[in-house]
Order: sequence, then C-alpha cells, then structure tokens
Amino acid sequence: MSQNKVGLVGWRGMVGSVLMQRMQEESDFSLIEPTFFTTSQTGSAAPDFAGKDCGLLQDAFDIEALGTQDIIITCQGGDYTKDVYPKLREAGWNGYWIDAASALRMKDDAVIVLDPVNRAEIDKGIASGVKTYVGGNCTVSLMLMALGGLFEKDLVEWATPMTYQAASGSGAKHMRELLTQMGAVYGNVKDMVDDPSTAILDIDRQVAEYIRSDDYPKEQFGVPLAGSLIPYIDTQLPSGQSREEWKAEAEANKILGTTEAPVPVDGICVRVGAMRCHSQAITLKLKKDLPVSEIEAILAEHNDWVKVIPNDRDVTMAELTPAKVTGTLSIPVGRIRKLTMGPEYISAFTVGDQLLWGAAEPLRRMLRIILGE
Ligand SMILES: NC(=O)C1=CN([C@@H]2O[C@H](COP(=O)(O)OP(=O)(O)OC[C@H]3O[C@@H](n4cnc5c(N)ncnc54)[C@H](OP(=O)(O)O)[C@@H]3O)[C@@H](O)[C@H]2O)C=CC1
Ligand SMILES: N[C@@H](CC(=O)OP(=O)(O)O)C(=O)O
Repeated sequence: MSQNKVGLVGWRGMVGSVLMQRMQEESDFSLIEPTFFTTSQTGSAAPDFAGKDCGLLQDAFDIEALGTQDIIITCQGGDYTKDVYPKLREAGWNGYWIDAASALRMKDDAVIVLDPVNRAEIDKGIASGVKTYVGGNCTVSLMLMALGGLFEKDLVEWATPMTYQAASGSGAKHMRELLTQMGAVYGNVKDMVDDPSTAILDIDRQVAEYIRSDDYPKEQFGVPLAGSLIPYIDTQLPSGQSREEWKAEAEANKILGTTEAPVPVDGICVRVGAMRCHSQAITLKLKKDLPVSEIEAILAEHNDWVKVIPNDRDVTMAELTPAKVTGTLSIPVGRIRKLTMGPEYISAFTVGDQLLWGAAEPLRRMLRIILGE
C-alpha cells in the first residue's frame, strides 16, 4: 500500500525497545519506510533495526518533518504527545497517529487498540476516518486479553480486579531500583542469613529496621517495594480511586464499545516486586450460572494467546506466575472456580507481560492493520 512512510518516536525507551524487537521478529520493517525521530539526538545516525540505512535521526519536535510521514508511532510518553500532537493536527497533518501514552485515550476521536478484543471497533474507526489509535492501559489490556471471551458474550455483570503490578509499569529506573532494593536487603543481613545459628526473628527485626531506615534505596518509588508492597498506583482522584483504578472501567468499556451501558469494573491496584509482569486476581459476577467447564471453554476460544490453566495446585504454581510468563506473549488465566457467595460469582487469576500485550504489541498490530496486512 502507498501509506508506508512511518515515523518512529520513542524507539529507544523501554516500551519502544520492546516494540522494535517485536517489529524485527515479525518482519514489520519490510513493509515500511521508517524514519527515526529523537527528542535529544538530532543528527546522529539512525539505528539499524530495519536492516537498511535509515539516514540520520530527525528532530521529534519538527512539525514539518513529522508531517511528511503517513503514520507516526510514538512511545515517547504523554508530555510529548500533549506537546506535539495538537500542533501537528493544527498544521493539517491527517496521517495515522499510533500512541503508547494515555494522553489521548479517552478522546472521542481516538480508538483504544487491542485488536484480539476490539477488532470490530478498530475497523469501524478506520471506516469512519478515525486517524488516532492509542494502546490501552497495561492492566486493562491484560485483563481483557484474559477474560475477553466472557465480555464478548456479554456474560459479565461486574468485575473487580485486584492487581499485583510489576515495577516496569513505573519505568526503567524503577526496575533498577527494585533490584537495588532486593540486593540491599540481602546484603544488610547476609552474615546473619549465612549463620544457621542466628534466630530468624533477629534477622527479621534487622530487615524491618533497615527497610524503614533512610539507608534503604528508595529514590524512585519513594517508599520500599522489595520486602514490602505499594497499595497505590498513579495519582489520587476525588472518587477515592487511584487513576490506575479509574482506568479499569473507563478504558475497558471504551475498548469493548460498551460506554453507553458500561460494565462496572473496579478494584484496587497494587505495586509488587515483580519485574515486568502484571498479575490480577479478579472476582466476576456473571449474568448467569454457567458450569466452570463452559466458562473455561469460552475463555480459551477467545484469542490465540489466552491459555486456561486448570485449577490444580501444581500446574498453577508452574504456569500462572510472572516468572513463567515474563518475556512472552502468553496470557495464562487460572484459579477459575465458583466462589461461596453464589453460583454466578467466580474467581480468576491472570498474568501478562505488561511491556508486550500491555504496551508494545497492540501498537505494532495496529500498524499492520493500517497497512492492510
Ligand atoms: N512503562 C510502561 O509500562 C508503559 C509506558 N507507556 C507509555 O510509554 C511511555 C514511555 O515509557 P518508557 O518506555 O518506560 O519510557 P523511557 O523513559 O524508557 O523512554 C522514554 C524516552 O526517554 C529518552 N531517553 C533518555 N535517556 C534514555 C536512555 N538512557 N535510554 C533510553 N531512552 C532514553 C528517549 O527519548 P529520546 O531518544 O528522544 O532521547 C526515550 O524514548 C510512557 O511515558 C507511557 O506514556 C505505556 C504503557 C506501559
Ligand atoms: N500505570 C501503569 C503503566 C502505564 O504506563 O500505564 P498507562 O499506559 O495507562 O499510563 C503501571 O504503573 O503499571
């Protein structure tokens, strides 16, 4: 197709790097004529992800240069989007804007992209001339990839996701700090741990004192994560929700195209000491009493990445963890059982890599959709 001039912004950040890796793995570069933009290194040599000479890095604030592109994909962040996107549109640019940041997600003229779940909404958008496509919040996208079958069949009366979110959701520096914290805690009590005669409660006391002390490295998170957890993600809203919690219902219903009769989706979002996989324990009230086997079948057939894990201890411990899922596109969902509240109440637990399906993958797939591939 003719619309193959693609501008890439934010390609060397964490999300952008995962995107570049996936685009190489899927040979996406063979379909496009890429131009690499930068906010800090204009004039340096462009990277060689495409396996061809892409010239020099262009200025990511140069509206004229951006305006020569048919499609722009940005993983640069919300501040960049808020600055550049309006100027580009005001300058008359009518190309496709594909964005990882949340800034434009809830705009009426933007579609949130998660094509295994909302391909119909995306196709409707393209047919009606929508030119702005935004990746969803990682937690929301991962929940819908796991439970898409139940939502698609309109079986969910409400859902309450309680999340266990990885350090990567806060950015690269936070991932480094988590590791620093882990090492620092161990280093602080190593001699005691190595000595089998040390009482465990003495070790525990020293760990607690160290974690609470000013010596504990917490510049990025502000509070301890390793050896603790943080039951608040993103900013505080008047509703009592954190912004991360607010996104669950708002974005899920926009993705599903159900904003006129929204399904309530609300819970508590918690940061834990995982690296890049978000986990979620979800309670669902279904609209009818379905056997667990039927629920599992509905979930399993929804998309190619969801994997139903039987509610068995050994299989769950092996398959349904960040350690197993990290770096993969797999979306396992398990612990599916009826809760004692009644036959329509079910539990589920799911894990997903928040940099893949939670960020980069929906963007590159949107590029393919625009390219007609
Ligand atoms: N982290 C996440 O989990 C998710 C993030 N997002 C969105 O994606 C945006 C980008 O997030 P993320 O990838 O974590 O951001 P990063 O901080 O990793 O990268 C953002 C930009 O920082 C610049 N940069 C400066 N120094 C370096 C360096 N040493 N290494 C790499 N890049 C550097 C690069 O811009 P330049 O090359 O122009 O200098 C880069 O594109 C977020 O703001 C958010 O809107 C969306 C979903 C999930
Ligand atoms: N807020 C997510 C990461 C993220 O970037 O979300 P969003 O794309 O909605 O801003 C987290 O902390 O895990």
